[in-house]
Amino acid sequence: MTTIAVLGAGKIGEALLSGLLDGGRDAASLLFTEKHPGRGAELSARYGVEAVSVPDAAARADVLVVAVKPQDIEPLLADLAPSLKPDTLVVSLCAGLPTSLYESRLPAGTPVVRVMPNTPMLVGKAMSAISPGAHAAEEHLALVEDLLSTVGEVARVPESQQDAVTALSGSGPAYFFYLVEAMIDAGILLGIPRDLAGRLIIQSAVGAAAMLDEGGQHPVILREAVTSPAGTTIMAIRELEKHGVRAALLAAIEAARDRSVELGKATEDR
Ligand SMILES: NC(=O)C1=CN([C@@H]2O[C@H](COP(=O)(O)OP(=O)(O)OC[C@H]3O[C@@H](n4cnc5c(N)ncnc54)[C@H](O)[C@@H]3O)[C@@H](O)[C@H]2O)C=CC1
Ligand SMILES: O=C(O)[C@@H]1CCC=N1
Repeated sequence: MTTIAVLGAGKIGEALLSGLLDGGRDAASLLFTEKHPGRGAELSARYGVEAVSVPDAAARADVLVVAVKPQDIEPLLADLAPSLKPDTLVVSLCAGLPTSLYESRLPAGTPVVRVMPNTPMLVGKAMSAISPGAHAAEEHLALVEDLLSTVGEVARVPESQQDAVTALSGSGPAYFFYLVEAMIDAGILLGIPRDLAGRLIIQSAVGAAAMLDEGGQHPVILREAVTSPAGTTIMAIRELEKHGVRAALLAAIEAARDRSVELGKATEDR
């Protein structure tokens, strides 16, 4: 079985390890590296996956999945480059970082695949978008697709769209959590106990998500079906429009896209 090492086991690195194990992968085929020893010991105990050094991971794994913050990439690549075996596939989960950055720091010809996943990976419902670097072939894309399809859905996109994808689905879960949080607060405002408000809103979110996912109907049709003439929903929609919620979402997602571009540029400037 292919050995996979996750370099940097923070939130998304852990989500990947946990998702792969839940998807049936053997713990012996996984490795991870973690800068903080306490965190490494905690994860090894929780998942039964071995924590190793970056050079050990490079020596033993067929696929290296980079999951450090973009700001931490340079020391990691400097540590990795001397011990990387030819043909080891490098998979980047980092926002903003182009495949060309890896190609310029790692041995010539290293295949790199850029991925933007999201945290629902923890429950097997990730949305991941993948793009090949200059030396990644169909076999590399197929391998990454196979790996990530055990933890959710996978789409192939041109690398030029990865910053936009990062703003949409990479950060996307946070927007929904924010909305749920605000709606629970509205319940508190209306005098509903917090526990009950949470149940009402979370189950509404789960139900709405299932209708979007399974029904095949456009969100506009689904919203119209809830919106009765002179009823309650249209009163709420009027307030959402008045407060510019749609425009706020467009501006927010554009700002996230711009930040992803900026994170990539910061590495080019070094
Ligand atoms: N959190 C999210 O929802 C998503 C994050 N990403 C990307 O994943 C990457 C990681 O993000 P998070 O997991 O949120 O960050 P995090 O800060 O939770 O995890 C990063 C981990 O890498 C470790 N680390 C840093 N340098 C290291 C090194 N040289 N060797 C070994 N371990 C090292 C840190 O100790 C930390 O545990 C980022 O590049 C981010 O853009 C992508 C999609 C979604
Ligand atoms: O906020 C971030 O930068 C990362 C990338 C996508 C989701 N979280």
